[in-house]
Amino acid sequence: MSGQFITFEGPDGAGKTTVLKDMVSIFESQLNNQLVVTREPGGNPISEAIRSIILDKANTKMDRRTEALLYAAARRQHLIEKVIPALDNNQVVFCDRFVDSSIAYQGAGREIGTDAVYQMNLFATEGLLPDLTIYLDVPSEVGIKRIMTHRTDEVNRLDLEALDFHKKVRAAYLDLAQEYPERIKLVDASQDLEQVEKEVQTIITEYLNQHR
Ligand SMILES: Nc1ncnc2c1ncn2[C@@H]1O[C@H](COP(=O)(O)OP(=O)(O)OP(=O)(O)O)[C@@H](O)[C@H]1O
Ligand SMILES: Cc1cn([C@H]2C[C@H](O)[C@@H](COP(=O)(O)O)O2)c(=O)[nH]c1=O
Repeated sequence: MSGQFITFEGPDGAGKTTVLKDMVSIFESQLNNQLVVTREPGGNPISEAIRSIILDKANTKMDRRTEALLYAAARRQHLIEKVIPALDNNQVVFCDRFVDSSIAYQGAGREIGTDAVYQMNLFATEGLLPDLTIYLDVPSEVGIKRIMTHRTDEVNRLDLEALDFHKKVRAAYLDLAQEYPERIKLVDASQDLEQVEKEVQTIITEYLNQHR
């Protein structure tokens, strides 16, 4: 695989979707149409169908391990159909969330255990990890407030979890960022959007200059 796999992570409301959209505008011309933009769960019809089931607010009975398995199933299909072919084709992949989300949300938030969730995901990923992860860090109160006050699109089943759940998710992300400082670059997403995007752009530019 000769391409570069760059993921965007963060608690709900950190600003991933907003920042990712603006990074696409900046990098797509520089990369001469070699940029593939995608998201998890989703990115292809099968994985988008799984996404609808997982995030449906009506599915209050979903067991936490069922949830973890569905994320991993969507991930597997997305890798096979979209991410790996793009990387094999020397393209750059920008992906909204990947396995770190499962470790933080299912491992810590749902209390399945971060190692258990990582091990379960190895079956889906065969060990593939991103080359670079932008982690947008935001206090849980700020993220939730942004979602509830500003967002015009759907508020999903996980957005509706209690503050304590979101705090566990954030704590797990901070642990991951500390454990893998080479791969995971933390950006303080409670700053102005302009400053957040300036820092993200610098990190991606430096990475691509070194690896492309
Ligand atoms: N740095 C920022 N300062 C203030 N508001 C922001 C900032 N970044 C994003 N927002 C706003 O917060 C809201 C949530 O942003 P966005 O949808 O990008 O978050 P997200 O991390 O993708 O959330 P989710 O993971 O739940 O989809 C949007 O209305 C967006 O305009
Ligand atoms: C990949 C993945 C995602 N989640 C959660 C995180 C969010 O609450 C939703 C996805 O919505 P977004 O608007 O696209 O951020 O799903 C998760 O719990 N586990 C995962 O592996």
